Amino acid sequence: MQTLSPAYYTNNLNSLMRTSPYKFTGPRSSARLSVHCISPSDAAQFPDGIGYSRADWQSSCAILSSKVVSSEQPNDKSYSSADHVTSVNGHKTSVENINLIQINAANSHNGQLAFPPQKPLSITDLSPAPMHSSELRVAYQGVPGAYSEATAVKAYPNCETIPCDQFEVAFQAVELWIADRAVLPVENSLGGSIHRNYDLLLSHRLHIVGEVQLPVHHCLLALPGVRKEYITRVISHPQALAQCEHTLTKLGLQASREAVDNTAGAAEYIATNNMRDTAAIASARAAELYGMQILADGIQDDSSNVTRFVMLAREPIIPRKDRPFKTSIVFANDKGTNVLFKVLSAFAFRNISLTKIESRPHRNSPIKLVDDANFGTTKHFDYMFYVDFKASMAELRAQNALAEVQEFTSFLRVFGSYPMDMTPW
Ligand SMILES: O=C(O)C(=O)C[C@]1(C(=O)O)C=C[C@@H](O)C=C1
Repeated sequence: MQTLSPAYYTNNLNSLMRTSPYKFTGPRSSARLSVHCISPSDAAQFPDGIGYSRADWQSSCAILSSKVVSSEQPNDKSYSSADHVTSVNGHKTSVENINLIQINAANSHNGQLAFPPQKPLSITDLSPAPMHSSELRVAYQGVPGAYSEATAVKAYPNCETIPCDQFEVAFQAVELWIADRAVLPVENSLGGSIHRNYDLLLSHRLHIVGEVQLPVHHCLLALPGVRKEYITRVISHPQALAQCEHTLTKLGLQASREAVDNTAGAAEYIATNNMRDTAAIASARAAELYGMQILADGIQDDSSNVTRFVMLAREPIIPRKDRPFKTSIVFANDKGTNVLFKVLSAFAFRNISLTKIESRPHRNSPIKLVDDANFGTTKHFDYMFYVDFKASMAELRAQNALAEVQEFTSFLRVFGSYPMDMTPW
C-alpha cells in the first residue's frame, strides 16, 4: 500500500487540480494549481485504497505548478502499484441495506404517529458547535424515508444521516462541519435536471466526491382504510409528481396535484394530520415509517426511473486512473455563448465523452448587449454551462482539455473528479 507524501505529489501528481472555489488563472503555460490529498473521512470510504496517515494528510497539501504537456502519453507509473479502490459508491451494497430505526405500521395508531418524527435540521439549528462522532455524517434534504436518505446510505453504508429541511441547509451543514457530506439530487431520467441544485453547486464551495444513480420506485400512499375514490389531492415533491404524471391520470384519480418539499415529508404530513382525502407519492419505506398503506405500487411513468445524486464534501478526492471517473465543470464566457463549439471541441479532439451538458442563466449578467454591424444592437441571454465528462483529472488528456477550455472561457471551475457509479439496474 502506498503512503501519500509531498514527494509523491511532486513526482506523480503535479497536474492534479485544486478545484472549487478556485478557477484557473494566468496563461495556459503557467497556471498554478494546488492539490489536496484525500481526507481521512474519504479514505475511510476506500478501505482497500490508498494508504495515508494523518501527518501525511496534514503535510502534503501543496501548491504545485501545472504543466501543459504537449505529449498526451500518460505516465502511469504512480498508479500501477496502487491497490484496487472500492468505490465511494460501494457497489457491493444495496438500498435494502438501509440501516435506520425500524418503525412500521404498528407505530401508527388511528392514523396518528406514535413516535416522535426525526426533526429535520433547519436554518436556525446551524449555530450549535459541531457534533463529534466517528461515523461519517451525511446531510440530506427531507425526512427519513426520502430517496435522498436512501442514497446517503447507499453511498456510505454505515453513515449517520442528518435530515435537513432545505438543500441550502444541507450545504451549510457541511460547510459548518455539522455534517461531512451532503447528498444532492441533480437529475432524473424522466423529470430532467433539478436546476436549482445546479445553482446551489455554483453558489457554494463544496466539491463533488462521488455520484450515485438510484432507481426510484414510487408508490401512492394513503392512510389505512382510505380508498382511491376518496382521494381529492395528491401531494409530493415536484420531481415525483412529474415522474408519475401519466400513471396518475391512468389510475383515474380525480385529484389535484400539490407540490411539497419532499416525498417522505408528504407521507409524514398526511399521517400527522390524519388527512383521509389526500395521497402522497413516496417510497415503500416511507409507507412503513409513517404507517401508510400502499394504494398503488411502481407508479413512475417508466419502470427504469433513475435519479442521479452527487455527494459533496469540503475537500476534493484524489482523482485516479485505475477505474472510470467522471469530472464535473462549469464555465462561462464574458463574450457570450459563441465559444461553446470551441469548448466542446477540446473534449471531442481528445475522445472524451460528455455525459451531460446543462445551461443556466448567468446570474451576475443574465443579459448581454450584442452589436451586430448589419442589424444594430440586440439583447442576448447569457449562460453558465455545466458539463460532465467521462475522464479523470489524473489523465493528461483531461488536464490538456481543460487547459484549452480555459483559453476560450472567462470563468472555469472544476466541481470534482469522482468515481462513476457503474451499478447496473
Ligand atoms: O423527495 C425526496 O424523497 C427526495 O429525495 C428528492 C427527490 C428529487 O429532488 O428529485 C429525489 C429523488 C426523486 O427523483 C424525487 C425527489
